[in-house]
Amino acid sequence: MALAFYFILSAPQKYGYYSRLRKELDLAFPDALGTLSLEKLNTLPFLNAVINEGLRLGSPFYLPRVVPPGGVEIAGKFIPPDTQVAIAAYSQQTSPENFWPEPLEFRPDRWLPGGLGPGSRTERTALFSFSSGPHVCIAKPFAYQEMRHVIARLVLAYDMELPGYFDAKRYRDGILNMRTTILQHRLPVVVRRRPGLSWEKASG
Ligand code: HEM
Repeated sequence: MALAFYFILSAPQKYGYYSRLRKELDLAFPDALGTLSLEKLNTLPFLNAVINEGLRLGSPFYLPRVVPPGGVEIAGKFIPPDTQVAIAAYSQQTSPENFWPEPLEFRPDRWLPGGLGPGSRTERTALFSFSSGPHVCIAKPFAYQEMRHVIARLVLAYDMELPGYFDAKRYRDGILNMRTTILQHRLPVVVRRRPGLSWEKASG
């Protein structure tokens, strides 16, 4: 979620991702501090596009596996037993064959109908943040609901921006390529209560 906010807030102003997200959420939830229905959150195209795009660029890990006795054939090649193999999720998720154009850039619109325009590619099955097969993340649906809920709640209730001193390149370089996603630096965000909301009612 920190990564989703990093990408939304650090994107060039012209894309206006934060205000687009707020607009979609305002239409769906006129009472910004009221209950957020999970069913409705599920159906919001831009919110879900932002989450998928954040996962695409924000899961740089690899998941090692050991080839069992007898070996296996992978992509036409025999791999002997005891060899460590891994799927490089980040390479797959940033490959121009799977995501085009601007595969390294945060462009949530690629997940919307029509993608990034004629000739654009969004290979949904290449998104590997939760792995797949027998060891797929057991909490994948829960994690999606959690991300939808927290992002929606924060965007509805708060105005946010990155502080002037924030170094976006240093932060991005600190998203490390490890067995799991490790963020080397904290994300500092300037947060203000959104004006015009009944905060007394919310805290009471
Ligand atoms: C965005 C959030 C999350 C991501 C990207 C994620 C990703 C993953 C991945 C890639 C695996 C496979 C690991 C492997 O095969 O070596 C995994 C497994 C697992 N995850 Fe998650 N996860 C997330 C959230 C959660 C949450 C919130 C929970 C628990 C409440 C959870 C519980 C588990 C468990 C128990 C497994 C092991 C499943 C098994 O081996 O059968 N995950 N997760």
